[in-house]
Amino acid sequence: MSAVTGARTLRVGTRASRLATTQSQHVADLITRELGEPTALVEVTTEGDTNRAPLAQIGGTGVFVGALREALLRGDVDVAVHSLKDLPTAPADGIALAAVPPREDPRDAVVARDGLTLGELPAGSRVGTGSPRRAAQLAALGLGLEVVAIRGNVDTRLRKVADGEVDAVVLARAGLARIGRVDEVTETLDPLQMLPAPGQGALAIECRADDEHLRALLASLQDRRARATVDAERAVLAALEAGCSAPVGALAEVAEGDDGDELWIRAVALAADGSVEIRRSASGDPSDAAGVGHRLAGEMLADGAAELMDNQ
Ligand SMILES: NCc1[nH]cc(CCC(=O)O)c1CC(=O)O
Repeated sequence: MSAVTGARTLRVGTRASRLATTQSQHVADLITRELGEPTALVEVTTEGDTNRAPLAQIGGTGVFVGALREALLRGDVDVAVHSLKDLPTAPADGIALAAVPPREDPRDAVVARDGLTLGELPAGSRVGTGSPRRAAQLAALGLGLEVVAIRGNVDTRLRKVADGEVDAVVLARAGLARIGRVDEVTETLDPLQMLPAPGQGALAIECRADDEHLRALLASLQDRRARATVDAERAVLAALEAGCSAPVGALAEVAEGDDGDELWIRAVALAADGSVEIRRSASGDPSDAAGVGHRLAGEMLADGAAELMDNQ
């Protein structure tokens, strides 16, 4: 039981990487500060951490999520923290998305040798990414860059630039900020050039669906606008029936208007080589965020988005 009903330390499950433990500690601190509950981090090893095969072969980024959810369902931990963009769009049995806290900068960032921007890198430069979405958008820029497939945690990927294995890498700015390395960013990419992954920069706080007391408690950590943006972005992904590693980017914002808040969303689906893209935007009521995303995806499908992605 929690401190409200009796003293219990809330066990917060986390992956062991530096990014994951930093994010999880951030949420644990929020729980303690905002809700007055004592917390402790519990590390859970996932297949994505131990198996170096390409993610697509071992089940996509969902492999990072599955082990944490199993630990929740077994009762080994009470709360699980994920990068929201790593969550599969399908709901998981017995698991509740209790809250989305305030979101970090969702944009992608470049870390290049010698402080260069993408446009300053000479044609033929090697740019590392493991993401089909980033690879396709890099190709679509038409800069003649060579995309090199890389994997590994954020520190590993940055080391490949320092070692000269690649000239640059593209990463989530939020991840760099969270581990204290955002000063190494040489360019933050405008979403006009590189639309981020749905949910990028946001965290997901999950608990067991039947843990109603805890659900109600955690709900107060939610940032309503952040939740609306990620709901809209993930609805696009779900409606396109695209997985988390599909070449799909989406970014929503909630703008304050005279008649209340308005939600804006833009999205892109690309051929793997960036040679064709379908780009659309829409707006609507933030209380209908998923509906706005769903309708946007419908227009993209009418434009041929499914055929584009079938050709992967
Ligand atoms: N795919 C791995 C992953 N999952 C979440 C982040 C960064 C943090 C975030 O996007 O919220 C990263 C690293 C990256 O894409 O550079």
